[in-house]
Amino acid sequence: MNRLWIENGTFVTMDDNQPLVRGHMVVENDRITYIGEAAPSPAPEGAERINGRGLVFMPGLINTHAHSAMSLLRGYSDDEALQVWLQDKMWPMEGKFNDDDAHWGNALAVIEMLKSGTTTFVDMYDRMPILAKVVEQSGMRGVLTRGVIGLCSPAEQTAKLEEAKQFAKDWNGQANGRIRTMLSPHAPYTCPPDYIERIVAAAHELNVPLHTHMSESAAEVQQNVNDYGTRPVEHLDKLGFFSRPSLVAHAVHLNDEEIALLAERGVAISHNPASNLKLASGVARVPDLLRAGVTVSLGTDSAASNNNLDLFDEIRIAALIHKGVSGDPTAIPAIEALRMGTVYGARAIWQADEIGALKTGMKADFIAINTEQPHFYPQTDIVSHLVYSGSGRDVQHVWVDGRQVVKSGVCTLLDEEQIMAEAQRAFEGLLAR
Ligand SMILES: CSC[C@H]1O[C@@H](n2cnc3c(O)ncnc32)[C@H](O)[C@@H]1O
Ligand SMILES: [Zn+2]
Repeated sequence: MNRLWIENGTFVTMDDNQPLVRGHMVVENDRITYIGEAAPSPAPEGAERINGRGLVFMPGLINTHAHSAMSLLRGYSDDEALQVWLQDKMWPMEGKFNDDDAHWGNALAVIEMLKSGTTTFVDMYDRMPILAKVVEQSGMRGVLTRGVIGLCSPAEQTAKLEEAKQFAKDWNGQANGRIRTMLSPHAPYTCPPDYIERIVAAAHELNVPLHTHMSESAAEVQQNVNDYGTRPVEHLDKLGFFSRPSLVAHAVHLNDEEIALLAERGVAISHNPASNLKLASGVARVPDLLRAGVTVSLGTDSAASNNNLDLFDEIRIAALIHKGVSGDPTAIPAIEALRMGTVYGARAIWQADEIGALKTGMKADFIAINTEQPHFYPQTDIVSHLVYSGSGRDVQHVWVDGRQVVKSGVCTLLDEEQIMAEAQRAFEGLLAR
């Protein structure tokens, strides 16, 4: 039995029953077995003891929309609108990717996420077994899905879907349960209706959730109306998409009826504010979605449209931007933004009983923030400081499933220097190809 005893720490638990604990936490193997103000009694025998003074502990962050391999394309195309960025810049470069590129791009993303406090992420891309192996090695938790684009021949569509199904079957529950899988049509504008129906049927057959990009730009909504006579939400609903547990990325352009329908269907939304701002897509109606009872979590999208994978940035932008657009300073309070990065993230991937909060019985996925720094003084409201002053650079230690994966800012299971050097080499190779 592996035991860990954190003494004299400050714990922002995200558990409404005891939101702030100044005291102790005990982890046994992969689970939290005690959290409270008093020292655990009896003292956990043989435990590794960590002095928590000067550290704030909180649940690991949950990034609900990413494309890890695209970290290789960070800074390759900035200041473009979504469709130009995607069709003229990303797709031609992605067409040149080989397995080696995907491996180093994925590894680069994984170390960036871990070091900035993300312990679980959702990823949609191709060559997914390569990412799954990196996740397995890194100790991280992931919900992985081979995204499919249906703008190709029927034979190619079938081949992609078969590959996506095989991946979903092979990897669900792997890495000691840290990996889960989904199926995902890339978007309604890249997948013909009959293809989406086949993917929905496959999700029923395999009993896995669905993920997609939806209503990201105004142009996309208009194109959907032109092509199919309906807006994307109704379109996907008619195709049966929301009959499965679904997580939808973006959902920037929604009307009141669509918000009501998403709430009724229990659809979760991954809000990706930095990517939406950078691609000039707009600002999602997050306060209205939350009021309607929709689960809203946070995603970075890729480093090619963000341009980092620091979920603290998304938390802060989410807290700020909705005040700005609504004129209401209470639109997204700090604690609500923090929930979006933790408990709501866990809900969005159907794992709220396991991760997203520090609570007895839950998985030991947590991070330690070094608060002995000028931007955390004076030490008053810690939630305010985490949201408005903090960043991923303040993360000192990270544990997933009870295992320490970042120690004093350094990944314990992956070689950061090698990954950065190989990512540089891979990018230069892509340019030369
Ligand atoms: C089918 S693999 C994933 C596919 O998604 C593309 N992508 C990355 N970011 C976005 C975005 O914000 N909207 C739409 N599509 C996006 C990526 O380039 C891959 O081709
Ligand atoms: Zn995306």
